[in-house]
Amino acid sequence: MQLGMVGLGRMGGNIVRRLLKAGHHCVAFDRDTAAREALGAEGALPVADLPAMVAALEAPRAIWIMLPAGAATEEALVTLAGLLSPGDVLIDGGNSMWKDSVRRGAMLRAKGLHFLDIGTSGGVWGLARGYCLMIGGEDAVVRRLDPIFAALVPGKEAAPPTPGRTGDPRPEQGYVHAGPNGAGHFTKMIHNGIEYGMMQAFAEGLDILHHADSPTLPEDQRLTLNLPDITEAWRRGSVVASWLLDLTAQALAQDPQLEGFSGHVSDSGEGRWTVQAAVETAVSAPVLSAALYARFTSRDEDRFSGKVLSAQRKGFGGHLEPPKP
Ligand SMILES: O=C(CO)[C@H](O)[C@H](O)COP(=O)(O)O
Repeated sequence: MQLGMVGLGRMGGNIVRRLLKAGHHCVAFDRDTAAREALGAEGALPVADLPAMVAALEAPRAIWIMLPAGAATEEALVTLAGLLSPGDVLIDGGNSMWKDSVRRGAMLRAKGLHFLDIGTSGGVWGLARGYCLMIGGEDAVVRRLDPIFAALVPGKEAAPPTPGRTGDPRPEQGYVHAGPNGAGHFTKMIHNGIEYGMMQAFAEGLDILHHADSPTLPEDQRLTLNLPDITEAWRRGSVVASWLLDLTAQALAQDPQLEGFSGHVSDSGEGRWTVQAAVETAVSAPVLSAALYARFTSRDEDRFSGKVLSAQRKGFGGHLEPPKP
């Protein structure tokens, strides 16, 4: 199939690479000439602007926007909406606020265009491991683009089968049609809220292990523990084994004191929106809320737990913390 990709950063570039590997034809645009030329050398068709992308694709077109949530995504979407023809599909694969996706779906529908909001998880590892996709939009459009999604997801072999499971086979490949517009990004928002809570749990536990030799403790109760070895052992057969733990163990193996991290942890919005959603539905979410607030607190403290969180964010998303003010 043909797909246009707008935004060739850490996620967009690798999505194009994975599609090319599966034999799809990709038209690639980024404001950075070097980024689009690099993809051109790997088999995509690089274009210099959005009108050129629209001209290079056959109708009905499908264009995937993979840009930071907010103004950049809005601008690309509005520009493309003015260039596309009825029946074409716009996809937002970024971490947009789900209410924006509800609004954008209605705005595009009024022009005869289709919209899919796709929460995309896999970060910098997606090229090799595949991407978990959480899709919002019309069923017929989701099914039309199935060859694209099937090429991007990790596939059935990525996890053992769930005993007793029946129904839609797509989730077993790593993608779910979650509902109408908004449902994809809502689902990804909650995925990220859970991610905050899991990260924080590891960070706090490791911080306690890190301080088990504290001089404030009675001498015979001080323990000097080897965190790289402990996390490595936990990866095998333990209840907390997970990809987040794999990444944590990897970071600790490379830098046992996590000296490369300040302890200041950033956030890009989804944790805040998760807490807002909990408030709007009167659902008690103390762990996810505390995990968000812990990130705010981290900006005034240099704790080991903050360094663990930063190491995890760098591990899955390639995120680098800004220098401390
Ligand atoms: O979606 C992601 C992982 O699933 C991104 O890496 C996201 O940036 C993580 O959120 P935050 O930047 O707030 O830590």
